[in-house]
Amino acid sequence: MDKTELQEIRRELHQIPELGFQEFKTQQYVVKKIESMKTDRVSIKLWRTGILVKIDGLSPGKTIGFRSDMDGLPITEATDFDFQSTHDARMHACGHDFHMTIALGVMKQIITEPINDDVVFIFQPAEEGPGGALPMLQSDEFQQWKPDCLFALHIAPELPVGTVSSRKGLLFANTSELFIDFKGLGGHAAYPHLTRDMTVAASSFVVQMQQIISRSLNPLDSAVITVGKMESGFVQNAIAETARLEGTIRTLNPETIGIIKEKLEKLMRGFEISHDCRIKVDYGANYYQVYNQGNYVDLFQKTMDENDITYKEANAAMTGEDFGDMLREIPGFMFWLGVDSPYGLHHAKLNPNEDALEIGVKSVISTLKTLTK
Ligand SMILES: CC(=O)N[C@@H](CCC[C@H](N)C(=O)O)C(=O)O
Repeated sequence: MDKTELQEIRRELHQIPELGFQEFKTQQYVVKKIESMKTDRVSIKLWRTGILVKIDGLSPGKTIGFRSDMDGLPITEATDFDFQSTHDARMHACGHDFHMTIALGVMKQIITEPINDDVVFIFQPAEEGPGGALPMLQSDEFQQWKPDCLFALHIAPELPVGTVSSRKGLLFANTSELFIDFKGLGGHAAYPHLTRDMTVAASSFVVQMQQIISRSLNPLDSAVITVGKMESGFVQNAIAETARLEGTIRTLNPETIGIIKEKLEKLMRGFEISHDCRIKVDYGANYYQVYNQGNYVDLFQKTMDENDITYKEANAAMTGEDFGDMLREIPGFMFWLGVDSPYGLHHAKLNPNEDALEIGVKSVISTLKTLTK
């Protein structure tokens, strides 16, 4: 697939971002592309809004998996692209349009020039939430074509085009979503003493929560609590009866998530007393860390060197990825692909350089060829 075709696919996908498990148009689009290159070596299965594609190898000894995620984010795009999202308040702000395009580009080449082993392409829904990797992994469809090893990539806005990056061991953090609902008593803005103001309670909770990181954890055990969304009240002159915080917890150590949750719940009980309110927490989706197997990273680095793609050693990051749940059961690794965007992941102006599409295809194909030897 040449650069123009890759660019066209990426732009078409960019225009139809959908949230987790709602990737209906995306699934239809990707299936149509696969159908257009299908031969009798290719089999397709659908799982919910995801897709599995198996390409028969020439003399298969094993199955190699390559996974790409499919969903977008509830973000209103603020780029000036002429191929902007056509869906209100939805954006491919995490590069999954790139990931799917690269998978299709690799697939086209593997169909025309099969490798020895079977290859399974996994188009996985709901990476941003509520998590598609684990239920997909557990599905009959996946288990029937379960790969012996697998890998995936993620775009990296801060890395130059032509560069890839990974590391042995921990690459991405453990995550837990965080939804906290406050219920007090609303009333007139002029009579705070007759109310229980949940804007004040929730604001104070956001600030206090940060002290769990600085005072309850070992300083050498890094963690993050971020509140990305806060809602309360209806109008400027009424006190809010309810408030809601939506956020996420990130830790480098799987056990630390439990410590944070325990402390959070103690803090909640204290706030219930001091603010005379009820507080409920829901932890939503939890992803296990992405832990790369060292031997695969060694092979990947060697393959990149042989293919004139610059390999850089990565640091562990506080980003999460439900691919960690797949790697927990199947050996493999994940790597970052440099796309040189002035704006980062989850930014409304994310602008990955499309020259990275060809590098992505080359890095995946050369890795498949190494793994099949
Ligand atoms: C690569 C990336 O950005 N992944 C997401 C995964 C989100 C998981 C979940 N919704 C959460 O926020 O905990 C990320 O935000 O790191």
